[in-house]
Amino acid sequence: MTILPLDPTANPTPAALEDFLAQVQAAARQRGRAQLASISVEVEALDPLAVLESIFEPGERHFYVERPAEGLAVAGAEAVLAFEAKGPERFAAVQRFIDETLANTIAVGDLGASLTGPHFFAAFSFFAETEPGEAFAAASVFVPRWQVSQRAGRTVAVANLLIEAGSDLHALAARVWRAHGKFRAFDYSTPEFPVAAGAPDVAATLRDVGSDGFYQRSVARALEEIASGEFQKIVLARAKDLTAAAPLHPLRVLNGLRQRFGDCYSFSVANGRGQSFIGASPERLLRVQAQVLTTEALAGSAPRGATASEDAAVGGALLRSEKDLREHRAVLGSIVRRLRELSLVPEYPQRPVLRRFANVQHLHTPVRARLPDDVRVGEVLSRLYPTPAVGGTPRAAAVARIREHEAFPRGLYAGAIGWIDGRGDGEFFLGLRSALVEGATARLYAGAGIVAGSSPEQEFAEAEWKFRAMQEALLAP
Ligand SMILES: C=C(O[C@@H]1C=C(C(=O)O)C=C[C@H]1O)C(=O)O
Repeated sequence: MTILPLDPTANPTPAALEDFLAQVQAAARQRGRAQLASISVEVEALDPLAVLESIFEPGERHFYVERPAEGLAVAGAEAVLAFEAKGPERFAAVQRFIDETLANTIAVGDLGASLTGPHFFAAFSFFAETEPGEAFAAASVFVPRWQVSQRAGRTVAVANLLIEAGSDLHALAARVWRAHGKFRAFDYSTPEFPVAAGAPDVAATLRDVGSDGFYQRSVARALEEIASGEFQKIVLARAKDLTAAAPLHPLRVLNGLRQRFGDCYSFSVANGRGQSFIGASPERLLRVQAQVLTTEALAGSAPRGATASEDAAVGGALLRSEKDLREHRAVLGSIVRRLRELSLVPEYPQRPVLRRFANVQHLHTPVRARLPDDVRVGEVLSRLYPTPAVGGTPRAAAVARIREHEAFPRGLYAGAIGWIDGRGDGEFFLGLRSALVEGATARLYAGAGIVAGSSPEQEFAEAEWKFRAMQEALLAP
C-alpha cells in the first residue's frame, strides 16, 4: 500500500479530491492496471450499526461486527472489489488476492489510527468445499465501497474507489464528496421495512432440522468411534429452522444481540443476494495487531445458574469437571502445537478460568505469541483453522466424520469470519451462536464438543442453551 502524505481534511474541496484521484489515475496508467484509492477521514461520533441500518437493503453486500466490551464496531457495505476461492488452499488464495490488491492501493488520510485504510472483509466456511445452493462461497473476501468504524469512541469513515486509466474522475470525486457530506451530518432515518414492530411474533414456528433423535444417535455413533480410537474429540451441531410471520431484519436482531452480549462479537455478513449470516460469537479465532498474535482456547461448557450461589456452584463444578478439562486441554494443546509449527513461542496461563455469557459459561485460556514480520495472517489462519473447538482431534479424522453425523451443511456456521487491513493486521472470530437469515426464515446453529464420557442427552441440552441467544433475539419485538 502506498500512502500519500496528503491530509484530506486540510484542503477539503472537490478540486483537491479530484487532484488526488488524478495522481491515482496516473499510477493506474503507469502500472497498466486499476488502482484502489482509499480515503480515510475522522468524523463526528456515528453509530456504525445505525448507519448500516439506515441504508440497509437486503440485496446489498455488507459486513458488520461489534464488540461493545472493547468499544469496537466496524461496518462496510457495497463491494468495490471481491474475490472467491475454495479448496484447501483457500486461505493462501485470499491472502494472495489481498497482497496483490495492496500492491496496487494508494491511500490518504489519518492512517495512524486503527480501522483506517482499506479493510478486506472475509468469510471462510467450515468446510473447504461448499455444497450446491449454499449462501456463501468456501472463501469470500471483499473491499467495501464505504466503511464506518468506531474504536474507543473515535469514528472513522473510509471511502474506497477503483480507479482505471479511463475512469471519469469528475463523477467519482462528486460521488465521494456527496458521501463525505452524508457521513459528516448523518441522517439516521431508515427506509420502510415490513416488520411487525412492537408485538412479539407469536406466529413464528421453530423446528429441529433432522428427524427426532437424529442428534442423539449421531452423538452415540461418534462415542463408538471415539471408543474404537478413530479420534478423541468431535464437535457435532444441531440446526433449527425458524419461520416468522413477517420478514426478519438482520440488523435489528443485531441491535438486541449487541445489547445482551457485550463481550461477544455481534456480526452480520450479507451476501448481496438477500441472505445474511448473523450471530453473537463468544470466540476469537485470532487477532494480529502490531505483530502480536492473540488467540484463545474456549471449550468446556455449563449453563448459567439462576442465583449467584447456583451460578457459582455450576461454574465451580465446570472448573473441576474431568471431562470438560480434558476437552479444554485438547483444544489448547492443538492451538499451541500448531503455533509452534509456525516457529512461534506461545504464552498461556497454566489453568483455565471461567468466561461467563448471558446464557452459558465456558472454560477459557488466552494464548499470545509474537509474530515474525514474514508470517501473514492468512498463513496463521490456514494453520490454526479449524481448531478442535469447532472440528475435533485429531483434526483430519474428526472433520472427515462431521458431515455424515450432521443433518445439514454447515456453511458459515463455525466458519472463520473477520478482516485483514492494509497494515497486515487482522481479526477473526468463529461463526458460532449464529443463524442464516433470509426473508421471513432463519436457520439457527449450535453444537457441542463430544469426548469420551459425553452423554447424547446432555450434549443435546448444551446446544439448547447455546441456541437461546439467537432464538430470543430473533423472536424479540
Ligand atoms: C460448537 C460450539 O461451541 C464451541 C464448543 C464448546 C464446548 O463444546 O464446550 C464451547 C465453545 C465453543 O468453542 C457452538 O456454539 O456451536
